[in-house]
Amino acid sequence: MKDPVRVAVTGAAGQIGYSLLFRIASGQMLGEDQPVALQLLEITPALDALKGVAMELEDCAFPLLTEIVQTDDPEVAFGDVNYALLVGSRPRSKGMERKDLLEANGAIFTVQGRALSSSAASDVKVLVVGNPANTNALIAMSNAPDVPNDRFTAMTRLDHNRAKAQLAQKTGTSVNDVTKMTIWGNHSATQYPDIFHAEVGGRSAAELVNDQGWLESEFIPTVQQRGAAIIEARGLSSAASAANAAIDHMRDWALGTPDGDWVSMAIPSDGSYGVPEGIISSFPVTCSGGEYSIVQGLEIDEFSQGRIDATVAELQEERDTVAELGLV
Ligand SMILES: NC(=O)C1=CN([C@@H]2O[C@H](COP(=O)(O)OP(=O)(O)OC[C@H]3O[C@@H](n4cnc5c(N)ncnc54)[C@H](O)[C@@H]3O)[C@@H](O)[C@H]2O)C=CC1
Ligand SMILES: O=C([O-])CC(=O)C(=O)O
Repeated sequence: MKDPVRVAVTGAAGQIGYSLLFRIASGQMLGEDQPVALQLLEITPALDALKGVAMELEDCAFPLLTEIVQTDDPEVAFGDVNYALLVGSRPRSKGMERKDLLEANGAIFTVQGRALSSSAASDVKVLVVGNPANTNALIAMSNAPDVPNDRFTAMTRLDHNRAKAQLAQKTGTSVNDVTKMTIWGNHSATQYPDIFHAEVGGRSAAELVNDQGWLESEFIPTVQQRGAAIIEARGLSSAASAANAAIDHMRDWALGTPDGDWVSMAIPSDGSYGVPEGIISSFPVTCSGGEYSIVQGLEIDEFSQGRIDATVAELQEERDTVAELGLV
C-alpha cells in the first residue's frame, strides 16, 4: 500500500459532494492502491449536514479511507493537502447580476487561495468546480503566491464528456469510439466544443458528420446549454455527472491520459493558440507524470477561431471585472 494522500473537498455537504466523496474514498479518483484522507470544508451552518455525510462515509467501511476531517476553517481543510477540489461556491440567486456573483464568489476564492498558499502540500493540485469556475480559479490562483500558477485548473471535463456523448449519439457509435474532443474557453454558454480534430473510430468526426447545420444549430448549443437543460428537467443542477467529471479530471491529471487521446482542462493560458496569458481557459491537454501539456499544432479554421475568440473575450471581461473589484 502507498502512503495516504490528503484530499480537500469544499462544499462537501452539497449535491456534488454527495456524489463525489464516496467515489474518491472508494479509489475511483486516485486508484485502488492509494489510501486517502478526506478534509472536508463547509460553511458553519452546514456542519451538521456535513456530519451526516461523514457518518455515511464511515458506514461504507471503505478500505482506502484513513481519516475524515470536518471543518469550517479553510486553513484546517487545506492543511498539507495534495489535491483540493473547490466545489463550494455561492450560487446565482434571483436578480443577481454576473458581477454580483463574481464579487460574492471573490470573497470565497480569495480566502481559499490564501489558505491553500499557506497550508497545502508543496505538490498540491487544485480543481475549481464552483461557478463561475474559470474565474474563481483565477481569483484563487492570484491569491496564492506560494503555489505555482499551473496547479490551478477549472473544470470543463463535464462539457467534454457531454460533447463526446452527443457525437456518439449522432454517429450511432459508442463514446468509446470518440477521441480527441476539445472544449475551448469558458465553462459557460460561450464555450466552444470543437469536433474538427475529434475522431470517431479513428476517422475524422467532422468529415463523418458532414453536417454544418447540425453542428451550428444542434451540437454546439446542446453542449453549451446542457447545464441549463438539466436544471430545467431536474429542478436542480447537474450533480452526479459533475462529480463524475471531477473524478475524471483529477484521475487523468494524476495518473495520465490514455495514448492517442486527449482531454479538456481549463488551465492558465501560456499564450498557445493566441489565447492571452492571464486567464484560465480550456484547452486540449495530455497528462503524464502528474503534469499536463497543451496539445500543440492543431489547425484552427476561421469558423473555430471565431468561436474561440468569443469565449476568450468573455473570460477577459470576467478577468477585467474581478480586477476592478481588486480580487486578482
Ligand atoms: N464546472 C462545472 O462543470 C460545474 C460546476 N457546478 C457548480 O458547482 C457548484 C456546487 O454545486 P452543487 O454541489 O450542486 O451546489 P450545492 O449548493 O448543493 O452545494 C454547495 C455547497 O457549498 C457550500 N459552500 C458555500 N460556500 C462555501 C464556502 N465558502 N466554503 C465551503 N463550502 C461552501 C454550501 O454550504 C453547499 O453545501 C455550483 O457553483 C455549481 O454551479 C455544477 C455543475 C457543473
Ligand atoms: O449550469 C449550471 O448551473 C451547472 C453547471 O455548471 C453545468 O451543469 O454545467
